[in-house]
Amino acid sequence: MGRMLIEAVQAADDCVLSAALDRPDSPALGQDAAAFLGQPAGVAIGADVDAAVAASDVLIDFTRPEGTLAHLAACVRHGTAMVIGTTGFTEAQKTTIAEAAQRIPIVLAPNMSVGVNVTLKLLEMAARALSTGYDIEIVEAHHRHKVDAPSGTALKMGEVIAQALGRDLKDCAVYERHGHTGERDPSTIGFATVRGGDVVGDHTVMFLGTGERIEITHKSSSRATYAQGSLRAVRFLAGRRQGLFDMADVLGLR
Ligand SMILES: NC(=O)C1=CN([C@@H]2O[C@H](COP(=O)(O)OP(=O)(O)OC[C@H]3O[C@@H](n4cnc5c(N)ncnc54)[C@H](OP(=O)(O)O)[C@@H]3O)[C@@H](O)[C@H]2O)C=CC1
Ligand SMILES: O=C(O)C1=N[C@H](C(=O)O)C[C@H](O)C1
Repeated sequence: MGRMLIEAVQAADDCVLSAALDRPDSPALGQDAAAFLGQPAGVAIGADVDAAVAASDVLIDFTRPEGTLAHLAACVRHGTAMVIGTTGFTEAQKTTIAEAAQRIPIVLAPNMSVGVNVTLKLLEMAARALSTGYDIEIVEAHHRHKVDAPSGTALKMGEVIAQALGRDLKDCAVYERHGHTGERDPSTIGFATVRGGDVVGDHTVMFLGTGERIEITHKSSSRATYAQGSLRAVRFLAGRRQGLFDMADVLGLR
């Protein structure tokens, strides 16, 4: 995602690449951040988080939860806004982000694409209309390099559906089935994960009734949509002083 974001920033006429961060042990340190585009940005990839954050209005973070939290602390120190696309946070880490949002403005979303965020609205409507007699299963597929499961998007879909049904996902999610599972509990929301190849990101929610089933699917075919969504989030944050937002706020889908 780092490369997709740099490419999107370089192509945008209202954004400037002010810094690019990688791990302190990265072999990329010192290289021009846009060298891979064949058009240098004049910004070297670095590992000095405080210097990068101090030089920026917004930090876009697509790393790992522990990286995000280190970046978050620096953003709070410098009053820099954040767009967080990283997934796989624990509840405690989400609370830390929410607390930081009392001091800086943050857009936190497991999926920055317009299509997924519209799909979340469709799921809310479907869940309400199909609240009885339909079993709900969420299936997601991603590339072989993805490290968290289920995807942040699948979990968000589960949360939106559970909320529409007056349930708490923590109480009704089923993440594994193996061996003698017994019959399906109708109050549960099941998750299944596929990992392999270069799948950008597929999510299907099934509402399985008697004599019919409804499937709502979103398929990403390019990671550029996530980068473009991230820039929309950056523009949304301009002029805001604090608050925790998601892509529904950015896209006006509330
Ligand atoms: N919200 C959205 O729309 C999307 C979210 N994502 C999420 O974004 C995250 C990143 O995905 P992706 O770009 O594919 O992953 P990559 O592994 O390709 O990139 C992550 C980058 O973060 C670096 N990194 C890892 N840990 C740390 C750390 N502790 N501090 C600083 N940097 C760190 C990695 O360095 P190194 O390689 O050295 O480990 C790597 O350069 C994932 O959580 C993914 O689920 C992805 C796509 C869309
Ligand atoms: O790691 C990815 O690739 C993706 N991660 C996000 C997620 O966990 O939902 C968003 C998208 O599906 C791609």
